[in-house]
Amino acid sequence: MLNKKIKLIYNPAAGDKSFNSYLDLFLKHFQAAGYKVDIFRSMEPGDFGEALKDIDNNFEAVIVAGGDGSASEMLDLLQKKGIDLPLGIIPAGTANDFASFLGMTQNIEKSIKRILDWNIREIDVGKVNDRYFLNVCVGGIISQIAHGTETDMKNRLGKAAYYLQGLKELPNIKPMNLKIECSEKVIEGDFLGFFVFNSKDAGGFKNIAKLASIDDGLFDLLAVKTGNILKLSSAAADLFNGKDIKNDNLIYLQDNYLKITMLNKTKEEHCDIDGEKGPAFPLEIKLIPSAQKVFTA
Ligand SMILES: Nc1ncnc2c1ncn2[C@@H]1O[C@H](COP(=O)(O)OP(=O)(O)OP(=O)(O)O)[C@@H](O)[C@H]1O
Repeated sequence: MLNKKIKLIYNPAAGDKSFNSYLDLFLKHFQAAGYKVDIFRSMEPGDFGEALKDIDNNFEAVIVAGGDGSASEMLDLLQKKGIDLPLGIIPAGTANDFASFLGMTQNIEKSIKRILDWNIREIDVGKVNDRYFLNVCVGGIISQIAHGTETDMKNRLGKAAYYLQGLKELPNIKPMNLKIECSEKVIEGDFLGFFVFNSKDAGGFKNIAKLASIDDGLFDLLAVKTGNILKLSSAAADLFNGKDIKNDNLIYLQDNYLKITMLNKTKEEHCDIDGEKGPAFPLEIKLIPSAQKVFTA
């Protein structure tokens, strides 16, 4: 008898748009394990909330099939609605940073089976202004690259799309004059951009934030000051290759609270969270410890 219930929410537009072809496989494995699957297909961006309207005590988990944007949107909704259910992420997007960080694989069937192993872990989540995030909050050149990359190009070229867009954006880099307030100090200066990590990975790269841990109660801030572009690009190469970085223009610190104000703002500037457009500056970024249960490998 199917006496346990789970909710599956899928984004048909994520990644190569192929998750719909795995629905039968998903039902096969979950039903065999005794779960009734309640399925919601998102019809347009922003309608995931509709899927959670009938969540009651009979549900044991919420599983989202999509990329980092979909996972992040689900997390935001679960937190805001106070739904204390474990979140499973089937990596059906382009970068899938967070799902891979949790040990899911691009092989959808393996990921389904990994969720059914029911390993659940409590993780920290970030909140920037009124929006929760899972993985990373970024500003500056990095978010210009993410926003400037067209969805179609992302879907066709995957990670390569970001590099191509990055090259296109280089001549347009406009430094940001930032005030970064954390628990113990205030830093002011001209920056190209910053990352506030909750986990270690971003943009398809592994281990950028070496010291970051998803349950240490701390963010890892990596901020890039303006400086000699050659030195910075060699530091960036080291960073993306997972090596240690030694460069006066890079700031790395850990904290559970950050306020980032853009002092030279001429128009509304937004950050980027988990690969999608996030709130506008100034940003108040708080860490909420052990706030979300997630499925891990
Ligand atoms: N039915 C839909 N049609 C079009 N877009 C949708 C639909 N449902 C959700 N979306 C939007 O799709 C966008 C991209 O989704 P998502 O981030 O999950 O995939 P991705 O960009 O391919 O992967 P990643 O973020 O891992 O690189 C999100 O902004 C989301 O709001």
